[in-house]
Amino acid sequence: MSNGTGYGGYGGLTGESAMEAHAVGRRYRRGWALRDCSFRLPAGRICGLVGPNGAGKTTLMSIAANLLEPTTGTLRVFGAAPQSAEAGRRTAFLAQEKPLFKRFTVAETLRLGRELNPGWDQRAAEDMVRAGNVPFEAKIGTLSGGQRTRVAFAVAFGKRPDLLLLDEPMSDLDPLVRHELMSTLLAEAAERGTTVLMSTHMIAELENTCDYLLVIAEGGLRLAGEVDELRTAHAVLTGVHSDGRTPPEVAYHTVVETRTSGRQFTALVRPDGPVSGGPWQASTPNLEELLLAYLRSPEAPPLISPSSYVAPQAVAA
Ligand SMILES: Nc1ncnc2c1ncn2[C@@H]1O[C@H](COP(=O)(O)OP(=O)(O)OP(=O)(O)O)[C@@H](O)[C@H]1O
Repeated sequence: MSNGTGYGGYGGLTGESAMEAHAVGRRYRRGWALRDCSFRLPAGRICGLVGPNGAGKTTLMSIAANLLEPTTGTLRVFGAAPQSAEAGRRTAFLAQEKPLFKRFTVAETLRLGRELNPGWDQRAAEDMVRAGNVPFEAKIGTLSGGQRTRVAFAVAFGKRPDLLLLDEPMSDLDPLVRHELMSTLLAEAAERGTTVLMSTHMIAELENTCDYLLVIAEGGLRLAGEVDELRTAHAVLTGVHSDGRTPPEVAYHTVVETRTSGRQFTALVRPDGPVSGGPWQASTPNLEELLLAYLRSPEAPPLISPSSYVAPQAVAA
């Protein structure tokens, strides 16, 4: 199979890789948190990272942010090892726990950001704080959870990263602020070509924000690729059928999930031939249908699309 990724040439035929993982695994005392993950994330994408609790999302992002070392395999950020100065300069990580000093004021927090980051953009950081009416002289410890999140966003933005890793950063924001911060994030990312990898459980929100998708479950990669590429690789088949078994014309395809509600039978499949005609109505799943089907069926065969595929033998040094 051709991988179509131009592997080996960051900036090759299909563009630069923001992230490449080769057989990346991480084991804790209790067992594997991440297992044999191989994929590439092309630069400039807004990528949703989806998976159930404990799937390995934070573990993957922590490896990319150089907070954890993989037990197996290698991961590269723009072709560089996460522990390199270059990868550190180009990456910002916003974790669930916002690591801000409680006794610092907002202004002092931004000053620290400026001192630590050579490419710091004070104006971008200040604008983000101002948009939320957060006082610059307030101590971090006196801010609400949402205000603290905004300051953490400001620090991440001020760094002007090429890769922004967001680990469910918005879970403590009210819906309006969430919407506003997401719009700012997308506008900035589009303007600057920033790659964003964002873990979230808010599946409905992904439809309007992400153009790329990584799905992990039980430490393994289940889906990877462009959202449109993944959607059009699947079909939802619906029809009247009630004997509880999967009909042979459906089982002919790669079946991800089947559901029966009364006499209504629905299957999400990866077509291995034509799906139109016959008794089944076929449609392309929306992102939410696709994600829910994979999350409910961890035993379904994974799909790593060509844009995300890395050859197994191409293990980086
Ligand atoms: N420091 C640790 N020591 C031991 N096990 C850990 C540690 N950190 C994570 N794990 C385990 O690794 C697995 C993956 O955890 P991880 O935090 O990466 O999942 P996640 O997908 O981010 O989950 P969530 O959606 O709940 O945030 C889980 O089973 C978790 O219990």
